[in-house]
Amino acid sequence: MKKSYSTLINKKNITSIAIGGFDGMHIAHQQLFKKLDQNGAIVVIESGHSNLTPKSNRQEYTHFPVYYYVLDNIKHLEGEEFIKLLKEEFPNLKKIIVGFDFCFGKNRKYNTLGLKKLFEGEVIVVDEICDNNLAIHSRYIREFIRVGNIKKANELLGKNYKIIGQTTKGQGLGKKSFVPTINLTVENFLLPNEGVYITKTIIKDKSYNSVTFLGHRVTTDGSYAIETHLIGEDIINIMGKIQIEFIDKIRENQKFDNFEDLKKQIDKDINNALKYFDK
Ligand SMILES: Cc1cc2nc3c(=O)[nH]c(=O)nc-3n(C[C@H](O)[C@H](O)[C@H](O)COP(=O)(O)O)c2cc1C
Ligand SMILES: Nc1ncnc2c1ncn2[C@@H]1O[C@H](COP(=O)(O)OP(=O)(O)OP(=O)(O)O)[C@@H](O)[C@H]1O
Repeated sequence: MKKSYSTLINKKNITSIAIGGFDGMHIAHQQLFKKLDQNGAIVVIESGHSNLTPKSNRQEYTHFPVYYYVLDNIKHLEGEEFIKLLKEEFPNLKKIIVGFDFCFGKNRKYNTLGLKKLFEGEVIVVDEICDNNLAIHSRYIREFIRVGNIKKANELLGKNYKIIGQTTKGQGLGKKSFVPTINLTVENFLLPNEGVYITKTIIKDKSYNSVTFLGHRVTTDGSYAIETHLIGEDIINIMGKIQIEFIDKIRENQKFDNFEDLKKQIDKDINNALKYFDK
């Protein structure tokens, strides 16, 4: 994981910034970052609703330092006050980069024209960026993830969608009746819908081919679980934080009449994932 530079870099050195929510750090966001100069920085206005790259998870996807500002603390500001704040924070600021729909200040009443009027330096406004006629926005990516269209979400993200979770104790059934799995609890990240996914599981910087089940274990105890099986690995006692990168959805969650049928299906899921990884 890339280190956070924001605490190491003196804000006085920053000469350009890109401003926005930047949840997901998707391919349109990356186009904005390309317009930063080498002393650029990313100013994240954190609304509290980010769930693709929640909290401080954005730094991993850029080499520019990321600075976070809580929306609730600044949304009352008039336009002039917002610009004053930016100039206080970044005294050598010369260039601001925003997208076509950027709004700021009290009641979101200032737009890109207002920004150009109020800021004395250069303002670059990027036109709406699309992918095959589909505008790229965090809200659309969330929708694709919600319905399990991981491939499309990944295309717009420009990378595999990833969640981070904490290992937890399972029912103790997997290893005995099905396959061994690592059970996870995940907070703050948007979860793909119920079903079985081809995934990569990252443990202590090592990436493993895996299949991941998310959903109510309707065949066993009925409770909601996030479980990942590392294909061809026999790793025991994994504890702590792990990451799951989603690649594609294999199938929906299903209720089986007996454990044997579920085991057969899980073996098929693993074979399907192997076909993908062997490609
Ligand atoms: C690849 C895979 C697919 C699964 N598919 C289903 C399913 O379709 N329906 C279901 O009820 N449980 C499914 N499960 C969850 C199993 O029921 C679960 O692994 C089992 O209950 C063991 O749980 P434990 O790890 O908490 O012991 C799946 C698990 C894996 C690893
Ligand atoms: N498709 C796009 N084309 C050009 N600029 C964009 C695009 N998406 C976002 N931006 C710009 O990137 C910055 C961050 O925007 P924001 O966080 O609102 O992203 P978003 O993907 O539009 O999110 P949401 O869907 O939640 O509105 C803003 O300056 C915004 O105008």
